[in-house]
Amino acid sequence: MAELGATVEFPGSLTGSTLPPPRTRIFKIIVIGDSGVGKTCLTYRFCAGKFPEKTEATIGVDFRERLVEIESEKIKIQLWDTAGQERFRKSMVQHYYRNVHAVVFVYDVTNAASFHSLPAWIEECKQHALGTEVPRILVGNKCDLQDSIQVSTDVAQQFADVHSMPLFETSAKNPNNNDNERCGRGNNDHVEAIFMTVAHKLKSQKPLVLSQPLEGSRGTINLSRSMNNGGGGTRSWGCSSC
Ligand SMILES: Nc1nc2c(ncn2[C@@H]2O[C@H](COP(=O)(O)OP(=O)(O)OP(=O)(O)O)[C@@H](O)[C@H]2O)c(=O)[nH]1
Repeated sequence: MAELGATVEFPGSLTGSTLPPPRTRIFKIIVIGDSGVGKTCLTYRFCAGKFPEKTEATIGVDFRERLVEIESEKIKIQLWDTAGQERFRKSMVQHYYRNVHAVVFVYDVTNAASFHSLPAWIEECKQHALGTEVPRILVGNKCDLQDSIQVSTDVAQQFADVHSMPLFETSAKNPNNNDNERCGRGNNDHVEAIFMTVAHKLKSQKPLVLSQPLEGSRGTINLSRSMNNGGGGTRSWGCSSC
């Protein structure tokens, strides 16, 4: 596992006209919630651009990343997909919470128990000293399963308001279902917009310490494209371009 230290390395000489390569800021975003709510699918969807054909319970943590461009700055969004099952979390949990820039809480709109677990996940963040300055968002996933909804938007919104989080309802499976009012309200790719909204929020905050030379990215996307595709959830922090 990569250790996210604050090391900055500039390979090569700094003499003469050799300039260090541009540094890329990294936004570490942890994705937490009960087992089976779709954390792996959401993170895969954002980083690989598709719904995974097959998933297995995450053991410990997986992380996926994607290089994006926001206002001409290349930023690496690193999504930490954490295990929902307690027995797969224990050994890793303290690593999740180190140098976290944002938290995405996920519940399954077809599983009320996963929604009722949210206070426990919030408490876990608190126990790991995650400050209130760390942006948090709430994502209700699987809203393509319209006939099985157990958590209403109203109830979820009340919870989000109490905890000062924006709420997004989406589907990792079918994030661009224009016929489905709950799934992104006609956005072309709601999952994309959710994570880009977080990245925008982070970029607008004070500079982050983590950085590294540009390399090994999974490909660059143009923010204007993604934002033109919709960019809004049911709530946001009021990012002007979202
Ligand atoms: N219909 C539907 N199924 C989904 C969606 N997202 C995930 N699933 C399914 O839900 C199951 C669990 O998804 P995962 O992404 O593995 O869940 P997880 O939260 O990562 O689970 P853990 O790794 O155990 O914590 C899989 O069978 C997925 O195919 C969605 O948006 N819609």
